Amino acid sequence: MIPSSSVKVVVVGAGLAGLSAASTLMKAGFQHIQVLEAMSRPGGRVHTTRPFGQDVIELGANWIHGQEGNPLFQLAQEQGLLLEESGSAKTMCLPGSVTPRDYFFEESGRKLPMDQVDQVCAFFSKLTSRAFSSELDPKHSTQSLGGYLDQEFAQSLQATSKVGQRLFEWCKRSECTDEASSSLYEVSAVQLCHYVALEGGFFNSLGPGGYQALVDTLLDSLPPGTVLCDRPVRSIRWALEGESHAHPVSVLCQAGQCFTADHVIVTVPLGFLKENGAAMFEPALPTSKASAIERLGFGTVDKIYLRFEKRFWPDDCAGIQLVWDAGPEDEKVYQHSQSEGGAWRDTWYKKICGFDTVARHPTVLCGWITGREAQHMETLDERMVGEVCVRLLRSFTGWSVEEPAQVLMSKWWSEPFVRGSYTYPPPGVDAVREHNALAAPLPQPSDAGHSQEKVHFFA
Ligand SMILES: Cc1cc2nc3c(=O)[nH]c(=O)nc-3n(C[C@H](O)[C@H](O)[C@H](O)COP(=O)(O)OP(=O)(O)OC[C@H]3O[C@@H](n4cnc5c(N)ncnc54)[C@H](O)[C@@H]3O)c2cc1C
Repeated sequence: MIPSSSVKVVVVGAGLAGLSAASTLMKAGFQHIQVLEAMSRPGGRVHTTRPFGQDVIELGANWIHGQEGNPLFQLAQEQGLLLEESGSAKTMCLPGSVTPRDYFFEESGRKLPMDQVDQVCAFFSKLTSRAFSSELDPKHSTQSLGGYLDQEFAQSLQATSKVGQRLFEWCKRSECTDEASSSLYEVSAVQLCHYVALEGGFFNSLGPGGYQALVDTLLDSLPPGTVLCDRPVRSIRWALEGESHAHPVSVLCQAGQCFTADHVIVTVPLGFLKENGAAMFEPALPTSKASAIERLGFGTVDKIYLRFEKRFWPDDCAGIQLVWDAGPEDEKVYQHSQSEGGAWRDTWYKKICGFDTVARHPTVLCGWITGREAQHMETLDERMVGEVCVRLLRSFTGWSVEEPAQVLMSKWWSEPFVRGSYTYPPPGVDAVREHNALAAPLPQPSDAGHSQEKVHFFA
C-alpha cells in the first residue's frame, strides 16, 4: 500500500466540492494535491461580489439550506460566519419594526388581497409537500410536476376564480426557481421525494463576508500553490498502464500543461459535462455515466440586481411579485409558444417572478428568472434589461419608479465552465440511480476486483 503522503491527486474544479475534497484529503495526510480551476477565481457557482459598495451581493449561492448533518452549515458555524437572525424565512430585508412580506400585483395594477394570496400559496404548498414527501397517488407516477399540479388544482375551489388561477400560475413560476427548470412540465413529480431536506432552518444566511467567506476558509486550509486558477482542463487520460507511466492518470490543460497523478477527482458542473464530457475522457466514460450526464436536467436560474438612488417601496414590503393574466406557466400558453418556435423570446420578461428586497441593501431589488428565458436574457444588454424591469415595476405597481442607477445580472448559462445553475429530475428519469452513476468512482480496467478507483466524481 502506498503511504498517503506520496499519493498524487489532481482535483478538477475549485468550487465548494473541489476545495472541500482537497481540504479533507490534506487533513487525512495526503500531501501532493493539485486543484486545477478553469476560471480566474476559485468558488465556481459561489460568486460573492461588492458592486454597490462594501456589502456583498451574491450572484450565485445565497443561503445554506438545512442545518443538521450539513457540512457547510457546520463549517460556517465553527468559523462564526453565520448571520445570527437567519434561519427559517427567505426574507431578504429586515426593516426594524414592521413584519415584511411580499406584495402581489396583477397586470391591471391592482394589489391583491393578502388572504387570497395566502390561500392559493398554502394550497400550492400542500400539493408540492405531497410530492416532496412521497405521498403522491400512483396515478401521478409518470406525470410531470406541472401536470400533477394542474390536475389537482383543477378540482379545487381556487380554480373557479380568475385570480386563483393567475396566482397558481405565479406559484408554478416561482417553483421553477427552486427546480432550475424552464417549466414544471420538464420536472418529474415522483422524483422530488428523493430530495432530503435537512432539519433546521432552510434559509441560513452568511454574515458580512457572504458565501465567499466559506470559500476562503477552505482555501486557507490548503498550502499555498495548491489551487491553480486559469487552468482549464481539456482532457483526462485515466487508464495509463505500462512502465512508461509512473502514474495511471494524466490531466492535460488547454494551454498544454500536463499533470500526472494516481487519482483525479472531477467536480466540474453537470452543464459543463453535458457539453464536453464525451470529448474529455480517454477512454470514454462508461455508458452508465454518459447516460446519467445526458438524462439528468441542468437548468438556468439567473438574478437581476437593480440599484436605485432612492427606495420607492414601503417599509413592510419584502418583495414585489408579478401576477400575469395568462402564462407563461399556463400549460396551453407554454406549449403554444414552443410550437411557434421563438415567439416566447418576445415576452421573455414574463418569466421574471418578481423582485425581492436584498439584505443590507435598502435601495436594491433582486429579480429572479429561470429556464430558456433566463438564457435569452443573458444575450441582452444590461441597460436594456434594466429598462424592461422598470417598465414592469411601473405598470404593475403604479408607483413612481426612477431608472436604476446600476443593473447587474448573473449569466450562468453563458459561463463556459458551468453552462447553467443546478440539477433537476426530468419525468421518466430515475434521479437517484443517475446521481449514483454520476458520483461512482471509475476503476482502472486492470484493477477489476480491487478497490483502486482512479477517477472520482462529485455529482
Ligand atoms: C444563481 C444560483 C443560486 C444558487 N443558490 C443556492 C443557494 O442559495 N443555496 C445552495 O445551497 N446552493 C445554491 N446554488 C447552488 C450552489 O451554488 C452549487 O450547488 C455549488 O456551488 C456547487 O459547487 P460545486 O463545487 O459542486 O460546483 P461549482 O461551484 O460549479 O464548481 C465547479 C468548478 O469547476 C470548474 N471547471 C469547470 N470545467 C473545468 C475544466 N475543464 N477545468 C478546470 N475547472 C473546471 C468551474 O469553473 C467551477 O469553478 C445556487 C446556484 C446558482 C447558480
